[in-house]
Amino acid sequence: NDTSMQHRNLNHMTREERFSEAMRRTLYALKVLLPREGWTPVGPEMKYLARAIKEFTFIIHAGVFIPCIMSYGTNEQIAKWFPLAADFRIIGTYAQTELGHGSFLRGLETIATYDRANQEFIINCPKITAMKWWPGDMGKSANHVLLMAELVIDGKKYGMHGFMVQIRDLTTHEPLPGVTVGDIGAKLSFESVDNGFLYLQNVRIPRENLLSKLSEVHPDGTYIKKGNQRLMYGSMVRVRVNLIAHEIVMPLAKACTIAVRYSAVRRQGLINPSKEEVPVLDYVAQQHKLLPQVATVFMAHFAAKQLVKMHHDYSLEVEKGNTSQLPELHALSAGMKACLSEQGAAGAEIVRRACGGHGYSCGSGLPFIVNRMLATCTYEGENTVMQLQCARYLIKCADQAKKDKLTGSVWYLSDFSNMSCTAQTFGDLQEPSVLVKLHERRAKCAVQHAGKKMQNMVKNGTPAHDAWNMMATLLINAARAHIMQYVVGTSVTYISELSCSASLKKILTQLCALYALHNINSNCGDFVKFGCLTSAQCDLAQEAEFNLLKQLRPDAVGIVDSFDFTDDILQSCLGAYDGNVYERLFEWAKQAPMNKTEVHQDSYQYLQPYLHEGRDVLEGRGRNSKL
Ligand SMILES: CCCCCCCCCCCCCCCCCCCCCCCC(=O)SCCNC(=O)CCNC(=O)[C@H](O)C(C)(C)COP(=O)(O)OP(=O)(O)OC[C@H]1O[C@@H](n2cnc3c(N)ncnc32)[C@H](O)[C@@H]1OP(=O)(O)O
Ligand SMILES: Cc1cc2nc3c(=O)[nH]c(=O)nc-3n(C[C@H](O)[C@H](O)[C@H](O)COP(=O)(O)OP(=O)(O)OC[C@H]3O[C@@H](n4cnc5c(N)ncnc54)[C@H](O)[C@@H]3O)c2cc1C
Repeated sequence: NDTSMQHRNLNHMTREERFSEAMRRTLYALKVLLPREGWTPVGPEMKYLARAIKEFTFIIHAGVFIPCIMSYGTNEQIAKWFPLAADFRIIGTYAQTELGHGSFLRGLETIATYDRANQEFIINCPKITAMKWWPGDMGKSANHVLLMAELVIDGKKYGMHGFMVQIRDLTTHEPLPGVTVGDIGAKLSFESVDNGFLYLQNVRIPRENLLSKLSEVHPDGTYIKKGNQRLMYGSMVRVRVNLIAHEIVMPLAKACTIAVRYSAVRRQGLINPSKEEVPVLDYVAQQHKLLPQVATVFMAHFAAKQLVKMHHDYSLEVEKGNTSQLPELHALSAGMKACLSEQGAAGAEIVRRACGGHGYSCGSGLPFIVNRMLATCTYEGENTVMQLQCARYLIKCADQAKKDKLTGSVWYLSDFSNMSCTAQTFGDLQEPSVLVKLHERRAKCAVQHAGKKMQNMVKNGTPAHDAWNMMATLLINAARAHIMQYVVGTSVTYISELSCSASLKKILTQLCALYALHNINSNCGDFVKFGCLTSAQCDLAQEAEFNLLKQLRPDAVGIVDSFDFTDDILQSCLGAYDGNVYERLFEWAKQAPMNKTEVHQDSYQYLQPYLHEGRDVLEGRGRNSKL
C-alpha cells in the first residue's frame, strides 16, 4: 500500500526511465523493507520480494556478488567486504563472461599477472574478445566487480580465479584509470538492468584482493592450493539452484494466473450451437494449453525445494571439507536449470499465445514475462552445455552401475527389477507410483542407449571425443529424461508427505499426474521405443491426460488464485482479480504516450500533403493522385 512502491506503467517508459525507476524502487525498498541488521527479509517482506523481484535491479549484486564473497573469500575478506556489500555501500557484479567466451571458461582471456615487486596483480584484457561482456548491474551501477580471470605468476598459468576489482570512484562514480565500462545496449528483456561491458588495461589491485578461500599467493609469489578447485565453480551451482524458484517458477506462475483468469472471462465461439458463447477455458484445446503449465509450476516448485535442500546440506558438508556430493549436485543443478528453464520458457509462450491478440499486447503483462524467461535458457550456463554436463555425469554413473549399487538421484540406473508396465485402464496410468516407474525406466533406457551408441562407435575406432560430439543429441535427451524422472519422483514424494487437507492433496496429486502424463504424451516415442509402454497404453495415457483436464477445469481459477499475486505485481489488464479485462485494456491504451494528443504532430506533418490532396480529390477540385 506504499505509493512509493506502486508500479509505474513500465510499458510506456523508455529504457533509461525503466533503469532509473528500478533503481529508485530497489533502494527505497531496501531502506523500508529490509531490517538494517541483516540481509534476511522474513515473512511478508520475503514473500513480497520474491513476487516483486522482476521490478528490482541489483539482482546480480544481491544474488551473485554477495554470495561469491561468502564462497570465495577468507574470513578477513568476508569481514571487510560483506558488510559494505550487504548495505549497498559498494555495488558489485559477477564479471566472468567475455565478448569471446561465455560457456567455455577455460577459454577466458582476461589475465591477472602477479607483480612481486609491488605485491599487486596487474589486470589486463589483452584483446577485444577478452573484454567482459554481459554482467548485470555492471554498465552504470556497479563500482566493484568480482572479476574471474586467469592467474599468471612468472609466466605460468594457474586457471580462473576471483579478484575483487574496484572500477568506479566511490565519490564521483567515474570509471577509474584503465577502466572502460558501459552499457551493452538494448536486449530482448531485462530492460531495467544495465548489463555492461568492461575493458581493463593495466589496472593494479593489491595482492589481498585475490579471493583466497580456495587458493592464495604469498608475497614472494608462491601459489598455494587450499581446497577442491572445482569449488571455484561453486557460485554458478548456487545461482542455478536459486534461479529456478525466482526466475522460472515465479514468472510461469504469473503467466498462468493471467492466462487462466483471462480464459475464464473471455467468451468466444460456441461449443453447443444452441447455447451461448462459451468462456474459452471450456475448450479442451485451451485446457490442454494451460493446465499442464499450471502443473509445471507446482512440480518445478516442489523439485526446486528439494534441490535447495540438497544444496544446503551439501554446503554444510563442504564446510567440514567433504565435497563428495559436488559431482551429483553439479549434474542435478545443471540439468534442472536447463530442463526447467526450457519447459518454463516454452510454457510461458504457450499460455501467452492462448490469450489471442490481447496476449500480444504489453498490457497483458505476458510479453514481459515470456521475454524475460527466455534469458533463463542462456544465462548461468547455456542450456545445451548444461545438459551435456548432466549427461557426462549420467554416462559415468551408468558405467559404475554395472558393478555398484548407486544411490542419490541416479539410483534407478542400478535398478534391474522388472519395470514393465501392466496398466490396463487410463486410471491405472494416473497412479503416481506407475508414473514414477515409467519415468525411471525411460530415463534408464535413454542413458544406456546413449552410452551404448558411443561405446559401439569407440569399438569401431571412432575417437571418444568424436563419439561424444556425434551422440550429443542422445545425451541431451538422456539428461532431459533424468531430470523429468527426478521432478516427477520428488513431487510424488513431496505431495505424499505433505500435511494438508484431503481435498488439497487430491488436487496436487491430479496436477502431478497431469504433469507426468503430459510429459509422457509429449515424448511417447521414447516410452514406446524403450518398451516402457505399448501403443495401446499410449492411447490410455492420452485418455488419462484428457480425463485430468476435465477434472481440474472447475478448480482452474482457484488454483491460480492460490499463487496469491496482487494486481500490482501482475501488472496485467487480462489477469486482474476483478476480471474487468476490456475496461482495463482501454484505460491502459489511453495512457500510452502516443495518445497524449489527439493529432500526433509528426504523423500529421508527414501525412499533410497527402491528406490535403485526398480532400481536394474527394471535393472534386484535384485530379486523381498518380498513387
Ligand atoms: C529490497 C531490495 C532488493 C534487492 C534486490 C533483490 C534481490 C533479492 C534476493 C536475490 C535472490 C536471487 C536468487 C537468484 C536469482 C538469479 C537471477 C539470475 C540473473 C542472471 C544471472 C546470470 C549470471 C551469469 O550468467 S554468470 C556466468 C555463467 N556462466 C556459466 O555458467 C559458464 C558455463 N560453463 C561452465 O560452467 C564450464 O565452462 C563447463 C562446466 C561447461 C566446462 O568447464 P570445464 O571445461 O572446466 O570442465 P569440464 O572439462 O567440462 O569438466 C571437468 C570436471 O569438472 C566438473 N565440473 C564442471 N563444472 C562444475 C561445477 N560447476 N561444479 C562442480 N564440478 C564441475 C565436471 O563435472 C568434470 O568432472 P569429471 O569428474 O571430470 O567428469
Ligand atoms: C540476460 C543475461 C544476463 C547475464 N548476466 C551475466 C552476468 O551477470 N555475469 C556473467 O559473467 N555473464 C552473464 N551472462 C552471460 C551468460 O552467462 C552467457 O551468455 C552464457 O554463459 C552463454 O555463453 P555464450 O554467450 O558464450 O554462448 P556460447 O557458449 O557461445 O553458445 C552459443 C551456442 O554454442 C553452443 N555451444 C557452446 N559450447 C558448446 C558445447 N561444448 N557443446 C555443444 N554446444 C555448445 C551453445 O549451445 C549455443 O547454442 C548473462 C547473459 C544474459 C543473456
